[in-house]
Amino acid sequence: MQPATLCYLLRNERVLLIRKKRGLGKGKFVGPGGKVEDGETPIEAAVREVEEEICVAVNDPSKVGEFEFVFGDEPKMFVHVFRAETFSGEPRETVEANPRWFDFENVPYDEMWEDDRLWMPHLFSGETFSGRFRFDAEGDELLEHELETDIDCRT
Ligand SMILES: Nc1[nH]c(=O)nc2c1ncn2[C@H]1C[C@H](O)[C@@H](COP(=O)(O)OP(=O)(O)OP(=O)(O)O)O1
Repeated sequence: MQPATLCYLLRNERVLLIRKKRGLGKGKFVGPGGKVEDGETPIEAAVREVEEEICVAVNDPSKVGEFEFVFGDEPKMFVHVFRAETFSGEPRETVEANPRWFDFENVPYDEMWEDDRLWMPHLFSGETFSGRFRFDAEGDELLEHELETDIDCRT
């Protein structure tokens, strides 16, 4: 399964999301991230993607969760989720992404992947989690989900 990352920058009860300009989930608000490339660890990929997408240097992100993303019967991605409280540089718009800060209580779930509302509260409260989310073949509707919290998170 294709490994991928999401890396959430958190500061003062706010989270940085991007409006994705291309690729899977184009037009949605998501966390910065993308596919893990050959020879990279998930943590290296997470740091690289944040730099590429919003020009921010992330310091030592911690892994907080992971999930399988399934379209129809086809496992699509295995996503490693990170959080980072220390980073430098002002988030900037790039060809890939338009960054924006949101208060935890104003996250725009209606403009995000449907699974995000299930697990992001755990990210905000500092819990770890593991999930499996099965969408229809087009990726439009969440059909089934499993979610476990308090998992042992290794990178
Ligand atoms: N259910 C889900 N909820 C969510 O919020 N983000 C998800 C998700 N399933 C996958 N993602 C994220 C993981 C990853 O960051 C992104 C998919 O990455 P892309 O295919 O856009 O990869 P890249 O940006 O690396 O694209 P390329 O430039 O084509 O390699 O979608």
